[in-house]
Amino acid sequence: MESNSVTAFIGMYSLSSAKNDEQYNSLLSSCDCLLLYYLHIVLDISVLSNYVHLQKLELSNNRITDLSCVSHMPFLVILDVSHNEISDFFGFDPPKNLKEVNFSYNILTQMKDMSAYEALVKLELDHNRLKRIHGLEKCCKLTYLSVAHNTITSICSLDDVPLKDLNLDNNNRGNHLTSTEGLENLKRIHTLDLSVNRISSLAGLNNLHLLGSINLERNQKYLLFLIQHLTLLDQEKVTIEEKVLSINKYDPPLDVVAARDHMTQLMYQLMQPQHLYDTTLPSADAPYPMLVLTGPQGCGKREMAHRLCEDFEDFFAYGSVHTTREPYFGEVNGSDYHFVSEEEFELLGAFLQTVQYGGHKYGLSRDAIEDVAREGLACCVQMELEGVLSLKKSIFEPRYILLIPTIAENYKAMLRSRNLYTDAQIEAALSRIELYDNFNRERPGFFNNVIRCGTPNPELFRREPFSHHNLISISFLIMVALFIGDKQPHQAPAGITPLSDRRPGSGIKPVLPPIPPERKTPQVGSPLPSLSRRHRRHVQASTQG
Ligand SMILES: Nc1ncnc2c1ncn2[C@@H]1O[C@H](COP(=O)(O)OP(=O)(O)OP(=O)(O)O)[C@@H](O)[C@H]1O
Repeated sequence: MESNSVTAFIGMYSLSSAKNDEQYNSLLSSCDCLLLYYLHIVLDISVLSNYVHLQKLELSNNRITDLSCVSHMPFLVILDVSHNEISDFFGFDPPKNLKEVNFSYNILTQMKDMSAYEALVKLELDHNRLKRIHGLEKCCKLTYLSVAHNTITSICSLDDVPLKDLNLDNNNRGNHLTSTEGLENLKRIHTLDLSVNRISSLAGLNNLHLLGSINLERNQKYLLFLIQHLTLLDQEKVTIEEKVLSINKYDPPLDVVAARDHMTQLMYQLMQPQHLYDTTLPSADAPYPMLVLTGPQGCGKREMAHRLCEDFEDFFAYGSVHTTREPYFGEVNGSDYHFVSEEEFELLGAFLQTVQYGGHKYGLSRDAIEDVAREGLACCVQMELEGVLSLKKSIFEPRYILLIPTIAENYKAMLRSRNLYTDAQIEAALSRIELYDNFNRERPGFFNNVIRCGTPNPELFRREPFSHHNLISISFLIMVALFIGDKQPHQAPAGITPLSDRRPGSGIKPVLPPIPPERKTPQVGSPLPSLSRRHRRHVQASTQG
């Protein structure tokens, strides 16, 4: 069916009033083209189900989430739903003649089998979160496909698709497109955009005889990263700066990661309305007391932090971090983490520090610490090394305790027994033992204390990660670190000043804020009475003084 010239441009017209407006409704139901741009509202477009004659529907720049009304538009040829909030890939029954679809700038994560959409000629999927290209094998008319700015790592079943133009620009965000595997049989391809990826081999592309244009811009940086001893590239001298840039891009040192994170958080803070914080403001004589447990994933620091907050509930409370990962079985929202979506995480803006770990985001907010401080308690958090590095740049001056597994095999067995991690994740966690070890050796004083967790028997460790005995000694170390002050476990070699000593206000004994009278004192028979008493005496002395 060819499009005639009846077009409605609604602009700011509200669709909810269209539901009750008969005149308007009859006009719309007879038109074949509808443009609804830039309403920027959460749009319920179910009313469009009545407009069965539509051939062209443009709904870009709204906040649409549901496209099921398209199922009622059998004549639709062109659909533009770019810049919306759609997560369901082609979430409607296929209009028989649907030729052009633009899904760019949405939140698609997965493609699906597209055999029912045989008429498709052009498909735009830029700026989504797709990881795989698949499901297109029956699209025997598809000549244009654009999947730029996603996180594509694999391309399947394009062999029978008559693509002429394929855009895979910038699939280098988190995941990486490293080869041209899956493109070898695109016999009709004319133009291929592979810029800003990590392509290191073009194997198979030499058989694509119609390929006239290929864009490999900004893959060189990856080549420099892969072959760091290169001195000439494309007949040009490779400079040291280029090499450093390539390393900072593809395998940045942790300091660089932390510096970037800190800079980003500062920028966010400047852009956000300023809060006035009263309880954790830095003060010359008594910085807000805070404890950070760090170490590789699953080393037990989270259990340790929770145990510590339970057993010393008059002194510590756990600072819950925000994360985009799904909760594990039994995890409690608001206690273990604040579990939020990617969008919510972005909307929160400024954190004290953030980290990307295992494909998920984690961020410690100032509010999380303030919530604890307002109760008159010291805040206890746990995090990976990147977080520590970033936090060290903030105005806070926590004490840092490193928990490090000593027997790699046992640690590995323990991670396995959790049934939560893939082999790759376990290997990544294992490789970080060395990272932490090196850090501790090379930067004396970086951690205030180091606790080596033996994990002699993984089964036992799983059941009771911190035995009474362990807890006493660990807690004692922590108390020493927090309240006896800056005694370093290692003496810095001559000429090297521990980093923490250079921080403003360091060298001063931190004290806990006074305990509110309504909070109960530790019960008789609590696991560590002597430590609690010692602690209380210290707090009393310091508050009286
Ligand atoms: N704000 C943060 N900054 C840095 N690292 C963080 C932050 N929050 C959490 N992490 C770390 O990210 C890693 C992954 O967190 P996750 O909660 O998924 O770990 P886990 O599998 O439950 O193991 P663990 O027992 O170490 O918590 C952990 O090592 C955790 O300490």
